[in-house]
Amino acid sequence: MPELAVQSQGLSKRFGRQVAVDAVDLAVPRGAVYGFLGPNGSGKTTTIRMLLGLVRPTSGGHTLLGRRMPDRAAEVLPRIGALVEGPAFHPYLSGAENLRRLDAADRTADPGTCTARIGGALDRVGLTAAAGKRYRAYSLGMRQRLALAATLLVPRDLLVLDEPTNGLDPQGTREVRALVGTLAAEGATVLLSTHLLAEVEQVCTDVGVMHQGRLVAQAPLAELRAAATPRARVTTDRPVAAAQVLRELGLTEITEAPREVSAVLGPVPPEKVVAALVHAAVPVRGFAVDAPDLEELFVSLTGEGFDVSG
Ligand SMILES: Nc1ncnc2c1ncn2[C@@H]1O[C@H](COP(=O)(O)OP(=O)(O)OP(=O)(O)O)[C@@H](O)[C@H]1O
Repeated sequence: MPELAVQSQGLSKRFGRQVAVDAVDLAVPRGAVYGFLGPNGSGKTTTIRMLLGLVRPTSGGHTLLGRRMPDRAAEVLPRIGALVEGPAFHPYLSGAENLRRLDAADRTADPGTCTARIGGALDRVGLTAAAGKRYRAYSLGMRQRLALAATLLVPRDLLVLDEPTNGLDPQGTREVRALVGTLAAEGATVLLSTHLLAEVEQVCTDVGVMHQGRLVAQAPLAELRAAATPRARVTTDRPVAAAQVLRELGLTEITEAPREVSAVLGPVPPEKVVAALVHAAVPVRGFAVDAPDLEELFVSLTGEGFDVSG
């Protein structure tokens, strides 16, 4: 198995003059839950459509599960479950009947186990009770769950989910996020696009941030969290003495200004810093801990905010 479940090089898409996706180099590690984060219109859907071979790139290329696309599409696509703008469900058939139709169209699926697999997929997305209801009577959230169930009819090595919690109520959102975690624990790699930072923080191990068609950051979440580390900021008339105290306490990246000293706190508790400053007779006029969270970090990368709700 390759180390990267998804890898692209210079993947680009133009629509006329507009560059929707601009030289994106994705690297989704095998086993990751990769949050593909970006505001609406930043190019996530177009990238995902190119990855799945639904749209032809203007330039660049990519592999899925180590196989070059689109040349090896027939071989690799059956191992991939994709949720991209819901599949065409029949309004007058029930959820279960719709899944039966989709499954029958999948040449790689075993008809002998169809009923059990459909039951299992409906159960995983919490649609068992509504399995016999007509699709047209489904709420938006139920439709989204059914689309998700359709990706789970056979085991997949890679799931590509475009905004999987869109249209779900808070309970449904929690369930889908938990399901993503379970699927990953079972060994699948998950690439999920979202405009919700909270979604990334809750379920993802890795993140790629899109901004105006470009991938402006890509890293394990833990690495980004470490970069967003809290700094202590001391306002004082004696910055040199204050800096000395911070140094002795083991704070790092100390910067001195005429009336202010700041440093990365690391594991040192803020109250210990204050006590040490007082003990060293440094006049402290102000003390603050600035903790840039992921949102601030991403805003600094993209210049715009994310919807942090959900
Ligand atoms: N078929 C198309 N023809 C012309 N322009 C398009 C087409 N598809 C996408 N675009 C444009 O490309 C840009 C990126 O769109 P895309 O849908 O990939 O963004 P997104 O990040 O997925 O946003 P959203 O969450 O709104 O889907 C947008 O400016 C969009 O208007």
